[in-house]
Amino acid sequence: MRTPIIAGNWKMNMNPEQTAEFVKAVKNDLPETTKVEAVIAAPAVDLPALLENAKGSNLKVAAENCYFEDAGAFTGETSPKVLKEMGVDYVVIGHSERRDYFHETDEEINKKAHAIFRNGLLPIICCGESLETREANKAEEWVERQVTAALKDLSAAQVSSLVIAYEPIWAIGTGKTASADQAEEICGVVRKTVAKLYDETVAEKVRIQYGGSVKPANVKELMAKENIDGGLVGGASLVPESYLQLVNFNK
Ligand SMILES: O=C[C@H](O)COP(=O)(O)O
Repeated sequence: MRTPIIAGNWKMNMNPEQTAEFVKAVKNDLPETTKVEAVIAAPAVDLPALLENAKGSNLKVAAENCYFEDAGAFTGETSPKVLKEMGVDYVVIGHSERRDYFHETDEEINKKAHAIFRNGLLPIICCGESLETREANKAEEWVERQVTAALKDLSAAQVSSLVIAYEPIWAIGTGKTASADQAEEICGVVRKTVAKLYDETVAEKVRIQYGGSVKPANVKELMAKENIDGGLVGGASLVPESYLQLVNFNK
């Protein structure tokens, strides 16, 4: 049985004071971590406030990015080693915004995945096609290629424990959600890709999120799909009431 995982991805929208207020507002109404994992991915500058206020609660903490080296002369980068020391649980990598605006390559994303595991953290690896790719009927091969590249040289045990987020770029922040069937179809492709690269046992364990305009109104329908084990949520994760409705989708 895969434990559902709903992760808010705040992107560059919150400051430490807002972070503290948010956590205080949600911390007592979060689901048991064995029922649903509730995660917030926050900018590095907000992580201390997030970790401090989440102490003793069921909230898990993710960074929105990290570098693939542990330490050294890499001005402006965030060390995965330090994230682990701080108490972070997950790191989001390969988000389409990072691929598009910061030109992150598949190779760098794979190096980051290795660095995250090396430091005892877990990656949430994002993939997803543009509208152009979808309209050219190439979404499946695009996602298969991204997943294959991101998982290169990871062990079966590592892949069994990580999270893959399928986020069609055309559905991010647009209010245009992929239909539950469209989301399920490509999440199924992600699982098949893992089965092809590893085996069915690994594919059965890997958790796959859908992301792209997920909100309280559509979360149940998405989560009812066989291959969708969670959501990576932007806009709707910024407001405590809506975040709580998302993580408590099965109540
Ligand atoms: O990481 C989250 C996604 O980019 C989705 O963002 P959104 O829920 O605002 O569409």
